[in-house]
Amino acid sequence: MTVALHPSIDNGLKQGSGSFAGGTLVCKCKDHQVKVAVKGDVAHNHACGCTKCWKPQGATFSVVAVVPRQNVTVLENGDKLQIVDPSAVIQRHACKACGTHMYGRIENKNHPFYGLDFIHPELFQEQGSQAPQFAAFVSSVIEAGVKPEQMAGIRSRLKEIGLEPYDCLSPALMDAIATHVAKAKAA
Ligand SMILES: N[C@@H](CCC(=O)N[C@@H](CS)C(=O)NCC(=O)O)C(=O)O
Ligand SMILES: [Zn+2]
Ligand SMILES: [Zn+2]
Repeated sequence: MTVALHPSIDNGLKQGSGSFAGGTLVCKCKDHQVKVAVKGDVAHNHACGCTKCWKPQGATFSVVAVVPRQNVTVLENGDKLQIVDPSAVIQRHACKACGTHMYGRIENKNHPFYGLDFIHPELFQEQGSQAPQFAAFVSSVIEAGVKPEQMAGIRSRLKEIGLEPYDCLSPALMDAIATHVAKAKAA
């Protein structure tokens, strides 16, 4: 049986249009849905295996990307949003009714990713946003109950669909974090 990763990638990656102009993220409620507008395309879209990122029912991985925080606007039913864990680096604003994470925001101005919000592109009403580029925090799926002996199959399925698996972030993002830390130390 094929390993189930996430419904939006289990049948292969759907490439982005390359000209996605943005769209509206909609929560899973039947009515009074939370709606969030995002301007422009997402960046660094990836599958994340960590326990903190929101996943749809039955998924092993989350699919999450970043956008500039100024491009994110709550359009409707913002009163249904609450921060999942105010002590986390990424403050995930979730719908109280259905649990869907609508956007995650970093408030620490010194954080390497300050200025970027984390969103789940599968919640876009519109098609065409950037496809996932890699898989992050892959080993962390064990913390959510995956058996260590399943990991070889999970990593090979990720590679098969074109997502290189990493146990933290991709080398490009790890380099960006280290560069930020090095500059902060030198200042
Ligand atoms: N092994 C941990 C990793 C958690 C983690 O570090 N997640 C990354 C990727 S989303 C992160 O940047 N977390 C910051 C946060 O959640 O605020 C878990 O699965 O809970
Ligand atoms: Zn909802
Ligand atoms: Zn995560």
